[in-house]
Amino acid sequence: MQKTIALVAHDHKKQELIDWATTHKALLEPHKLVATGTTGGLVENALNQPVHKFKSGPLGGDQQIGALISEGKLDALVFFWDPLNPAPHDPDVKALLRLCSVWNIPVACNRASADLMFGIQSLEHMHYKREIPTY
Ligand SMILES: O=C(CO)COP(=O)(O)O
Repeated sequence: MQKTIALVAHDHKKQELIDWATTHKALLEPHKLVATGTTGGLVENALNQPVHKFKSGPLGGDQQIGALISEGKLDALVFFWDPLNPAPHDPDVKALLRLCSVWNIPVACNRASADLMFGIQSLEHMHYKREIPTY
């Protein structure tokens, strides 16, 4: 059954999200994809699949995705947020993550969680390298 999945990444995490989405293109293909503006453009190009693009995060895109959640129109969020740099719209980011908790929306904030969420990996079998971020 087709689900609506939101994909969002902060600037230092965009390449990681694109890599993940490209690797799992076949899994994403049956679903409706939505995203914040810049992330959406990149995902659309990488997957050659239409992505509904909301505004860029700092201009309200996170809040638009939050509104989808409160309307019962979002099934999952993959949000590779940047834990090492402050964002000017940090309150919006927090609000989006908060709504995922309020409405019991699955949310993956890193690649390992996204792999678990989409059934790509099981907890039992996963052996991820713990890498030191390079940015
Ligand atoms: O800032 C973001 C999420 O908080 C992402 O926005 P962009 O996809 O427009 O870069």
